[in-house]
Amino acid sequence: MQDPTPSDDAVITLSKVSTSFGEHVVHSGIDLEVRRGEIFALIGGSGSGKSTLLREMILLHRPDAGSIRVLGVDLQALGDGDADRDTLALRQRWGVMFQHGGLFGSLTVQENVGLPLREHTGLDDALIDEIAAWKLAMTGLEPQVGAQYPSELSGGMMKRASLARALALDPELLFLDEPTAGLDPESAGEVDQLVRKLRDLFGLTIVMITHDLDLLWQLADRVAVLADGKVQGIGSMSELAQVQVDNPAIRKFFDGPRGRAAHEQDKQQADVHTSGETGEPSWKAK
Ligand SMILES: Nc1ncnc2c1ncn2[C@@H]1O[C@H](COP(=O)(O)OP(=O)(O)OP(=O)(O)O)[C@@H](O)[C@H]1O
Repeated sequence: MQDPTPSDDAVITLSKVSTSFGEHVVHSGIDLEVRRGEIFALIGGSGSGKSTLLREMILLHRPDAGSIRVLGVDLQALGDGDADRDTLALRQRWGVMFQHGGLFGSLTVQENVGLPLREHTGLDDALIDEIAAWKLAMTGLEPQVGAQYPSELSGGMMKRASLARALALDPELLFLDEPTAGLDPESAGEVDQLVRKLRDLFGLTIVMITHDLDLLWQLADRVAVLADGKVQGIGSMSELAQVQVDNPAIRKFFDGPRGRAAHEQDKQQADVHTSGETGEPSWKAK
C-alpha cells in the first residue's frame, strides 16, 4: 500500500522525522510523501501528533531529527524567522486555513483576506481590495460579507473567509486544519464541495487534518494514519478499510458507529455506480 520510492511529483517529503516534547516522544521516524494535485489527509487519535506534523510542514515547529522537503525546499536549510528571504518566499507559496479561522477580529473580512497581499506584495490598496473581493467570491461569499467583522459570521462563513485568506497569494499548496469541525452537516458538505472545486480548478495540492469520516471518504485521495509515533498506513480510504482488519491502530477509525456509517455510505456509492444509476448518490444528501 505504501510506496517505498519517492516519486517525481512529490510536493512534500518527510523522511525519518522525529519529534519529542521533553520525555514525550510524539513522532519517531515518520516517512511520508504528498504528491502534486492530491488531497492528502492526516488522521489519528487525539495527541497522535497530527497538528505538530502540520506545524512542522509550515515552519512553525522544527523536528528534532529527520528531513522535510516542501515544494523542493529542504526546510532545515532555511534560516530562522520571517526575515530570511528564502523562508519568506516559501511561505508565500502555501496557504493555511487554521481550525478556528485565525481571522483578526478587529479587521473586516475583506481586510483580513487582503492582509497577506499587504504584507507580501507592493500592490496598491485599490487592487488589494479588488483581489480580496475576488477571493471572497471564489469561496462563495456574497460581496457584502467583505464589510462584516469575523464575529458577525456563521461557522461556515468563517471557514470560507479563512479559506479566501489562505488563497490570497494564489498558493500551490493548501493546508487545512479540521476544515469542517464545528459545522452542521449541510455547511460541512458545502465546504467539502468547495475544497474539491478549488483543487479541480486550480490544481492545488491539499493537506488536511480531519476527524470527519464523511470528508475522508468523499474527498481524500490518500490518508495517512498516525499512531504511536509512526505512520501506521497510507492509502485511499478503501485501501485502509481493507487493511484495518490486521491493524488495531487503523481499525479504531473504522470501528464505532460513525466509522461504520461512513463505510456503509461508501459501499452504497459503489453500488449506485455499478448499478448504472446516474445523479447524486444518496450519501451526498446529508
Ligand atoms: N508545544 C508543546 N509543548 C509540549 N507538548 C506539546 C506541544 N505541542 C504538542 N504537544 C504534545 O504533543 C502531542 C501531540 O500533539 P498534537 O497537537 O500534535 O496532536 P494531535 O494529533 O493534533 O491531537 P488533536 O487531534 O487532539 O488535536 C500531545 O501530547 C501534545 O500535548
